[in-house]
Amino acid sequence: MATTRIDLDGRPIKPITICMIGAGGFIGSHLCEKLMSETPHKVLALDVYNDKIKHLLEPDSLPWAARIHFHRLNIKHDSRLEGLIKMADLTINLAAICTPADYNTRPLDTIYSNFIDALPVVKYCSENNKRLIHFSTCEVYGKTIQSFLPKDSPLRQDPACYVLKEDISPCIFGSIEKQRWSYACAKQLIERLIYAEGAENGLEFTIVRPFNWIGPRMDFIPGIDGPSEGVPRVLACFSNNLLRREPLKLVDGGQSQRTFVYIKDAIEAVLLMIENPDRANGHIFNVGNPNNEVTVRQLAEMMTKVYTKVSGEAALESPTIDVSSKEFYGEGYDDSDKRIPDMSIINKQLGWNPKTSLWDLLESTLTYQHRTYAEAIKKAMVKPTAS
Ligand SMILES: NC(=O)c1ccc[n+]([C@@H]2O[C@H](COP(=O)([O-])OP(=O)(O)OC[C@H]3O[C@@H](n4cnc5c(N)ncnc54)[C@H](O)[C@@H]3O)[C@@H](O)[C@H]2O)c1
Ligand SMILES: O=c1ccn([C@@H]2O[C@H](COP(=O)(O)OP(=O)(O)O[C@H]3OC[C@@H](O)[C@H](O)[C@H]3O)[C@@H](O)[C@H]2O)c(=O)[nH]1
Repeated sequence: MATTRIDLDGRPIKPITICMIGAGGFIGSHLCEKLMSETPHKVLALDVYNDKIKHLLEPDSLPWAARIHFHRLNIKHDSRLEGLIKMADLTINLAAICTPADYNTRPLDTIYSNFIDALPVVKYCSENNKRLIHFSTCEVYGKTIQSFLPKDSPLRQDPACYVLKEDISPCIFGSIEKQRWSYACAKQLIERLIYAEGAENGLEFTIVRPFNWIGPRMDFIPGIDGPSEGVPRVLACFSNNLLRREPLKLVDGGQSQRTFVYIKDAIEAVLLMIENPDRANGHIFNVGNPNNEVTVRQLAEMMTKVYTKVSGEAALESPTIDVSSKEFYGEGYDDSDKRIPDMSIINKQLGWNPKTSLWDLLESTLTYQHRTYAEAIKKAMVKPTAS
């Protein structure tokens, strides 16, 4: 790194050490990649797995080998955690159970993972005066006000009823029986705790609310690099269906809306937070792409078209199939109806804007999925009949 990096206020950026918890996951792997290839910062990478960052850890001859160290540990029960936080200037906490299929079927694990297990991290940062960037979620907004309005209400057109704004929008969850909201509720409470640590004890914090970040290495392909009965997030579910030439399953008609942002755009935002503490501390940031909104049905249609382009295989005659949420996720599932992030706070503080269109991000992601999994899936699919 020959040239000195400059922050948004024109000051040179000092190299720091980052304790990254959950570094082996989807977001962690991209963040480690960025930090190693473009910055002089050091990373203490903590996770139970390291498959997604193996390419950054081996061989020893990699140019950044001395700047990244992997520590295999479970933060639920490992006395090394406080020492590692103390060794670093900044802690980034990404560790969580964050797949919707778990929220209503493993609500205890979900609540423990997203609230209880994060408590010591917040406490150690606060007690040792260490800065914390904590990953929350857009799910803390829950459902929109719009979803409760009568179909013919003119208020439905008012952005205040559906655009989600960090300092104004309420958090609207379903009833307790709708265990889907166990995740969002645990994330909301840890956000409140971090905010209170800031207010009462001076903790320097930034809270990130990702809005459906997607790209290569997200989750797993069932039966290939994850459990065959597992249900990952929608990008991996639909990729799996396309790779296996099965119809894409639309839960409750695929009417829910999402905005998707390319992981590489989103990582730029996180790097700005890391390197501009004066502008990021004390803030909660939406990080998403309001221009990439689709219904899940439209996402399925677009992924089908893109996959035909990148694989050269014609689409199925009936590319999608409807399934009920009860059948797909089980009892207690519920959904966010619509998620458009307001971008004014991140724009003002960090000058960040997403760049990549949904078509382009799907094209690069599905090219990766095809290259990585097509052969393995073909082999796995012929096995049962061959034996
Ligand atoms: N990807 C998104 O669009 C998105 C959206 C909203 C919120 N988030 C949040 O961002 C964070 C990272 O998400 P991701 O998409 O990279 O998920 P991920 O599941 O790929 O990564 C999480 C990582 O944390 C690790 N982990 C979990 N519990 C741990 C423990 N007890 N000890 C050590 N490691 C542990 C996992 O092994 C995994 O590698 C999560 O907090 C999630 O809630 C992500
Ligand atoms: O095969 C599928 C999978 C999913 N879906 C639907 O696609 C939509 C998106 O589902 P995802 O699995 O990506 O998850 P969600 O967007 O609901 O939640 C996610 O959002 C933010 C993060 O906190 C978490 O990563 C996760 O909770 C949902 O409406 C879901 O019902 C399908 O229609 N078919």
